[in-house]
Amino acid sequence: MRAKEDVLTWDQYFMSMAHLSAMRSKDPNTRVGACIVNPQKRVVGLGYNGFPMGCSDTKYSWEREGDFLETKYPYVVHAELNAILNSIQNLAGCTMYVSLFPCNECAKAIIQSGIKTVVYEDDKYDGSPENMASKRMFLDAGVVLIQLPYCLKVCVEEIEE
Ligand SMILES: Nc1nc(=O)n([C@H]2C[C@H](O)[C@@H](COP(=O)(O)O)O2)cc1CO
Ligand SMILES: [Zn+2]
Repeated sequence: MRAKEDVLTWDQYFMSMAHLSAMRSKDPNTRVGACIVNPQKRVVGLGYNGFPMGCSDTKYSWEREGDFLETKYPYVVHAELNAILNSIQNLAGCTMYVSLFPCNECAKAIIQSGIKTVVYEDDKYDGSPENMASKRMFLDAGVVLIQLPYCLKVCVEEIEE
């Protein structure tokens, strides 16, 4: 019997793990997942956007507008940073799969951790100052950026419905 050929590619496999992680996020507006893979194709970190340990959703709001201190923005830990902080090894030469293009703060952490490739899907904040700063730093640091088609996101959204 011949081996099955229509299996997930490595990119689809790891981006699916990023999407699975995103499904843990409680952010009602934007749920992001990240999956870090080492050069041996082993998963070494997963993360999604959420509040820090001890900062519960009952005390912190997911609001996007209004008094800054009452919005989610000063408190939420981005998926990429959580994946780095959750990782189990030195990340030099690793690849990060992330469902949304990283902001400038995460770009700094990604570069400093030694991650060499960022594979992303959505880029809905393309052109914003944070997004432009990220791309500038990634370019200067020699981090390779690869955008995948959106088909996986559609699949996950269908599963959730
Ligand atoms: N790359 C990213 N990773 C993330 O984890 N986030 C998080 C931070 C917030 O919880 C949410 C963005 O909220 P909003 O502004 O789209 O309502 O996604 C945001 C970005 C965008 O740069
Ligand atoms: Zn970020």
